[in-house]
Amino acid sequence: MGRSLRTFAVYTQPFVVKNARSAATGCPFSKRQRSQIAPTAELNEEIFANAKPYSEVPGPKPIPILGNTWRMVPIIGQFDISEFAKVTKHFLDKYGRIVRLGGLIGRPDLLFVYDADEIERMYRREGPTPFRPAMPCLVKYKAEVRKDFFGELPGVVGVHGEKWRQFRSKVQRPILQPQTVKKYVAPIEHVTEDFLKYMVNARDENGDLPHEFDNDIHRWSLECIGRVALDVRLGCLSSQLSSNSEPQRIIDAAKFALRNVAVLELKAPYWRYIPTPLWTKYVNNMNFFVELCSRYINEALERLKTKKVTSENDLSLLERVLQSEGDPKIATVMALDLILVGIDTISMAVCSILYQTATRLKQQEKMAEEIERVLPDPSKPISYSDLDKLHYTKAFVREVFRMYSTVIGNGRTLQEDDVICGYHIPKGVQVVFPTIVTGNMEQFVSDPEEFKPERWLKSDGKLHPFASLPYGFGARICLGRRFADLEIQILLAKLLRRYRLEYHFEPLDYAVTFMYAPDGPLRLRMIDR
Ligand code: HEM
Repeated sequence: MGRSLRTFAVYTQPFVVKNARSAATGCPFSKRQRSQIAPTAELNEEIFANAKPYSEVPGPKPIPILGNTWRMVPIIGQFDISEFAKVTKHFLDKYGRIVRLGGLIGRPDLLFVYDADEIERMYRREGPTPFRPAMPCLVKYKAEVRKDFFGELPGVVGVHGEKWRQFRSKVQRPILQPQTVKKYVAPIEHVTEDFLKYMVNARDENGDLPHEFDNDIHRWSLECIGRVALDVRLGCLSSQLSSNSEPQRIIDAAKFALRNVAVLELKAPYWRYIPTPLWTKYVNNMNFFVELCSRYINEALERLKTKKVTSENDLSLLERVLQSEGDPKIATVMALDLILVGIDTISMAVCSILYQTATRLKQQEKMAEEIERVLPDPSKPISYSDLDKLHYTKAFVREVFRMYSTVIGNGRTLQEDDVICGYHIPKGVQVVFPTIVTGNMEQFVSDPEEFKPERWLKSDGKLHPFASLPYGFGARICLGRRFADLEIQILLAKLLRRYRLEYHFEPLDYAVTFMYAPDGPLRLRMIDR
């Protein structure tokens, strides 16, 4: 494999999973019990005939009337949303490699699958329109509350079937083409330079960054996404942002949208039937985003009318979409989707990556040496090919994602009956792939408790390609992943080229708000090298 990154594709240690026990089925990973079905094999009648019934899938038993929803309600329930990552691990320990959580009010059963072979098989067999059961509240907002605006082109997030496929096919090429992403190296570098200037000024006399540094990371990521999706510098990094300034309102709105999805979805979802105060706030919040994106896209359209364009290469991502589709609504909805999922995900990932960098000094020095080798002159602009050479730095990030998966899991709603881990699972069930657990299971990763970026550079040891997939897989894979990687790499390269990060406070636990990230003030110390 040489030095390039292996290409497939918590400082608490709660998710190291050794020889997970199966209460109901004996050792779940004995050779005999691992998936007998090849990843791309068609299921035949015999396989269905030999499968055990769905009712026998182990899992917590629903209690009459309340179902299993009570387990998700903070305080009275057994499981707190912020503990969701621990709950998924608990399910594996208690019930084994497949767990059914049924009886949830207002939603289909959840089926947790902790077997990377089975996960691979499901991903590889999914049809042209995979169904990711995400954000029913966003679905309701797009399909019902603002049907007037979204109509037949509602975007990709919270959209399924043919409408999803049509929209994705319109925007996927420009967004994922390396040629497009390359054009954003300099703009993201400029944003990041401004962020570093801000950090340098914000340090106290010890070099410690402010308590609310996670908010500052949100400002950086918003500035990046504004540059990519709206073609503007939003001004989020200016030193004095008042609480009602537009950039701060955008940051607050993005945080609100993502954080409350888990609450709206996992607690009893009364908002489906009556407009609860939280739901009304959610709708107003989304309206704010729609108005914001429409305004900036109209401005971009006006600029494009007078821009001299000789080739496609002169166009930004947004201008390419505006020009090729001829419909500003598509660009607006694309921008909205990118912003909705592209701020908190990357901000939380960066909080986690910087915290791990600051607490793992040996590995930090290896990254710094590599960055210095590739960028001997720190004042020279970074190029795309420089970033290509940061093998160890990329492997460090990959290892953070494996051990502390920012997105705790992915999922698919079954569109036809399937046989999973020997059980007949009916169509409509929501299958959860708990990446946060599977990436830390001994059955799939050698020495999972060791933080070892090198595992991504050498091919020795076990590393199941489907155990840790930070960006998902297949036709629905993360649309922003190339931009996310670019932003993270540029930030690490600029930061570690000049500064050392340290952390001198109580160790932080990880918790789930919507993403999985260090819980508490991220007081990093930033020392000149
Ligand atoms: C480190 C940061 C990020 C992580 C870990 C992440 C992870 C994910 C995952 C797991 C999915 C589901 C994929 C699947 O179903 O197979 C997803 C979807 C998506 N992501 Fe990301 N993401 C990140 C950053 C971003 C950014 C920065 C953007 C926007 C610029 C973005 C835009 C999207 C969109 C639009 C989708 C929906 C794709 C679809 O359903 O067709 N993501 N992401």
